[in-house]
Amino acid sequence: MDQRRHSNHQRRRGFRGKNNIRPRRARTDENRTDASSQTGAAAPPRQAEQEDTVMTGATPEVTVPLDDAKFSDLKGSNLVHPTLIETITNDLNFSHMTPVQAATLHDLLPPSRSDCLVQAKTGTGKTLAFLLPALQTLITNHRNQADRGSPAVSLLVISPTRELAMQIAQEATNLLQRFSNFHVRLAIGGTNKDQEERRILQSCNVLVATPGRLLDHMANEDVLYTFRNLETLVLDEADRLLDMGFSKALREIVSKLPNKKEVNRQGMLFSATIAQHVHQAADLVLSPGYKFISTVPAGEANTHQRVPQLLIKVDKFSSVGAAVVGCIREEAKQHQDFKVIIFAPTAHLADFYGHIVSQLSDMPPVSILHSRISQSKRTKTTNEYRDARSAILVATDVIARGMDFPGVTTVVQVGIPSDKESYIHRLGRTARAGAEGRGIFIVTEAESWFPRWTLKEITFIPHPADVSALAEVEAIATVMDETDRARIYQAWLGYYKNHLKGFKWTNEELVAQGNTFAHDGLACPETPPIAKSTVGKMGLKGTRGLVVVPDPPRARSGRAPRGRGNRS
Ligand SMILES: Nc1ncnc2c1ncn2[C@@H]1O[C@H](COP(=O)(O)OP(=O)(O)OP(=O)(O)O)[C@@H](O)[C@H]1O
Repeated sequence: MDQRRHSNHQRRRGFRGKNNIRPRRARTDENRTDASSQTGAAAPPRQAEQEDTVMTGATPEVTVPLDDAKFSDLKGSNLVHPTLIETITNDLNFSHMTPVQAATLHDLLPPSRSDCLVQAKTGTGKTLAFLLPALQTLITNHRNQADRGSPAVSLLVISPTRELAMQIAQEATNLLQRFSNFHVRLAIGGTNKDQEERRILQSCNVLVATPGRLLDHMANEDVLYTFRNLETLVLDEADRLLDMGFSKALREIVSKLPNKKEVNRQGMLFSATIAQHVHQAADLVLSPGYKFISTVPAGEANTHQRVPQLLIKVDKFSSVGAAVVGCIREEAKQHQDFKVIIFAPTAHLADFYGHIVSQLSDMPPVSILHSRISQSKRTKTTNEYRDARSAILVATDVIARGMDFPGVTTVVQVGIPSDKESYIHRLGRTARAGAEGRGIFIVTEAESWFPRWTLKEITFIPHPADVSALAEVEAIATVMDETDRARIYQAWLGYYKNHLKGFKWTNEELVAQGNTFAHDGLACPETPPIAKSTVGKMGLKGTRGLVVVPDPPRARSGRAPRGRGNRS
């Protein structure tokens, strides 16, 4: 794996525990838990005033100090292999632990190896927080294993997206760079499965996987056998993994793994957001009595207070494109080089805004990323954007979680996100590892209930909309392919149909708004037609204002027409 790309930006800055955490409870000698007394380790220094909360279940239990813990404090402790410490301090150039790293390290490291659910703000080093103890377990136990010859996975990390899986694998590779005998492998969709399988069976100590592809591989008995001694199972972005879409696959994966107790497997769940259902579903991976460690005080908006969040309201959906252009032009006035991520609600809307911005001559390179794009192109786009000095990436939620792009100056969110968690994770693509950044949330008047109610903990800075590019946007839209515009319209309807309750709209109102967007925003001369079966699937059968046409032959034969649906 490419080591260079990862390290360059890390060297630019030292992370010194820039948390904004207020102590929830005064620390006294009675309520202080000294991690080092349990483990024999050199504990992080205790001068810190800021503290973090450790909870079992949902109840605060003890407080631990956060600031000023250094990786070099671990030298001579026998807790972390000296080579791992060398790699972190000399190769990655990290001197201080981030708050979440300091708060979890002793619980997660051997010999404690507690099962933990961990929450910390975006971009605060959760990946290293779980990799370091898990890799230490691998190193400690590898020496004692009798069957070292045949491949045995010690650490399995499951991630919701392929891009994030690749990034985690890269970070694990970086941490193991001074150990020649350990191998990090990937099991992700959209790539050559046979090749992946060969690599896993050849040698694999750390496997980073997405749920679907992992299950595919698990159908092979030989691959299944590599998990016989699985020591650590990590779910990154746990609340996403445990929500409706993935929980069935996860259940199946866990059922195929050896019994947790028999192999003494440690479970870790990490995320910046912990939705309520995670506590219930955590039982799948964590033993009863697991710890819940959070560096986000209860009731605090889980976004970084140092990130200004601007709220731009436009009167109607057809003005949104112009407002996006206005934002980027404003950004260009402020910075010579800038990196913006624009999040759109659906793949087709990302295509639309991406196309608009890419047609303007005063913009830096523009790329688009969503799940309808081939994996090889997605990987290329991610790598190019990571390395770029000045660029615009228009994307859906595929990159909302976990992706670590250095130097993102601004995250623009266009239209309401699917939920509060999505807003937080998207915003977290900027201002990472102590860097500066800002968020811009563009909504229409009709959508203004979302920041007002769903994001009520966040103090937005109202900002005027610059829609001076309306005519330019219209000119670009007018010459777009008619079929593409029809797909965007359909995607718009599909997306907002899921939010009818928030808008208090009827189906008729939804369609009326969608039609106005088609005419004024997409410059469609007529209301675009929608196939009968698609109307049915959208739950819009019989709604006034739609132009319904018979299904094309492929749809009638039972297959969905290309480009339909609402994938992100
Ligand atoms: N101790 C440290 N000192 C300096 N930089 C660090 C440290 N630990 C991690 N980083 C860097 O901070 C950045 C953010 O880390 P990471 O991607 O793990 O954040 P995260 O908390 O997982 O974010 P998200 O919630 O978005 O997934 C990365 O570039 C990482 O290399």
